[in-house]
Amino acid sequence: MSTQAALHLQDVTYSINKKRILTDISLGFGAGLFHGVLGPNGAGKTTLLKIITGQLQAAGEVCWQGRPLSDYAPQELARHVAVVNQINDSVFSLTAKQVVTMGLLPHKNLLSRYTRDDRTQVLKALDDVGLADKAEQHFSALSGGEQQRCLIARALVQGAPLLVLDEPVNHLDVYYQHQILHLLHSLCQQQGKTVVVSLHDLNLAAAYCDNLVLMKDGLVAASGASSGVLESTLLSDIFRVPCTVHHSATQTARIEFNPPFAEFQKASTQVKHDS
Ligand SMILES: Nc1ncnc2c1ncn2[C@@H]1O[C@H](COP(=O)(O)OP(=O)(O)OP(=O)(O)O)[C@@H](O)[C@H]1O
Repeated sequence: MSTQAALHLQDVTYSINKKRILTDISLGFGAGLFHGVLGPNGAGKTTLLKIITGQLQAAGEVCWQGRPLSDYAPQELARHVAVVNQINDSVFSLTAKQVVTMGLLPHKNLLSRYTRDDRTQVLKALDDVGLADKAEQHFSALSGGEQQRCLIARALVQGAPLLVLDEPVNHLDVYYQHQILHLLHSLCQQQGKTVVVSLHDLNLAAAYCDNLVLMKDGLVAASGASSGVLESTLLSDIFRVPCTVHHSATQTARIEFNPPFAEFQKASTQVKHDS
């Protein structure tokens, strides 16, 4: 674990109704790096992201820039940490531009007015996520992918040094998957932001993430530089699908899955016989 980490977890354990969800997680997330959190369904990725953003309180310690997260007042925390949760059912009766403007709230007080600079920032963020032409459209009238990009734009204008996004590209078409991950990666490189995302697409993780955390059953199975974590035997074991990782000196790793179709066939035949 890096002692230089901007975000630091020590022995983090989390249970719900006596059911253990995360066990003894100790991790460091360095500044200026793009971190991916990977793992099968139910591994604990969302729970981990909610803990590192202060949405859930766990046993153990979570420190951001050397201070426990619990020491930050809510508005102060919002200036430090921007969160994009998985899309939920909340329907905003606001336009895309108004939703993005909400990202400026942590920097305002009751008497603050929005400046020309604020408006420029909001329009730039909408443009950055490809929504410049939808600025006046109601959030509820945006497609799922557009809503997701709108919430990412809101996180961008928040200007926080730590951005945490739960499955930020799962509603996006291929173009925007790459556009958003490229944008987040450049925020790390050019502005020194710490970005943490959960992802299901291992090839996207290989292409964009500097570091990876691989989770299973509430435990960290591996963490570190992406090239080290993306290893055939480990991934085959964790995801229960045989795979081959092709490493190359000049290109990012490419993961090829070889699903055990015969096994799936046997299982579905078994279901038919049993019913
Ligand atoms: N409120 C809750 N009550 C009971 N169990 C919960 C609750 N929230 C999460 N869990 C359980 O905790 C485990 C981890 O859930 P979590 O959402 O963190 O997984 P995940 O890795 O994000 O999964 P996915 O890839 O499916 O989004 C799961 O087994 C889930 O059922």
